[in-house]
Amino acid sequence: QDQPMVLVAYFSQFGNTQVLAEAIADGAESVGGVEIKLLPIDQVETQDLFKASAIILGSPVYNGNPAPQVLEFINSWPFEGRPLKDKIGAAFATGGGISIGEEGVMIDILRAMLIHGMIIVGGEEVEAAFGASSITGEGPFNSSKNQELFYEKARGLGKRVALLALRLP
Ligand SMILES: Cc1cc2nc3c(=O)[nH]c(=O)nc-3n(C[C@H](O)[C@H](O)[C@H](O)COP(=O)(O)O)c2cc1C
Repeated sequence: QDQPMVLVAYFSQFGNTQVLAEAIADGAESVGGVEIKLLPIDQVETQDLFKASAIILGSPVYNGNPAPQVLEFINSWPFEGRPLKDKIGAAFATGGGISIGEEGVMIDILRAMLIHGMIIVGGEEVEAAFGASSITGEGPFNSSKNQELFYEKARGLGKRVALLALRLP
């Protein structure tokens, strides 16, 4: 039997969201027995969505909202017959500043996943309850070496989703 597949999909203009996606994929990979696909949203094919047991989707914050590209991506998902129902869904986000959108963006993504009937989950730790996020431009976080805290939560999210994907019927 095929291994369950976890799709980590992201939009990233400047690379921050991609780095967080890579940490999520690392965490999922650490579980073993799960196939991981890490793709920018413009390279995701409909077959990937059908095949995935879990979809972890990430966006930068753009003026308090998900990037429009990410909303368009979700709007393009197959809906007729709700083929994504009962797949696991999780979210991640990066924002330049503290408390100016990243939590809202994760909730926006999760809300759309619920419309598709997905089973939504957050990260491993309570500090990643809505998903994994990172602050990329403000204060001490304005440097890649100070991002480890965020990467740890991202790995935890990937790991949790992969473990749950293995438990799906
Ligand atoms: C058009 C635009 C709007 C933005 N608006 C916000 C915002 O409202 N809140 C925030 O925290 N960061 C905002 N940012 C910063 C990005 O969310 C942040 O730099 C993010 O990490 C970029 O992700 P990327 O490197 O994957 O492209 C904005 C960036 C752009 C380009």
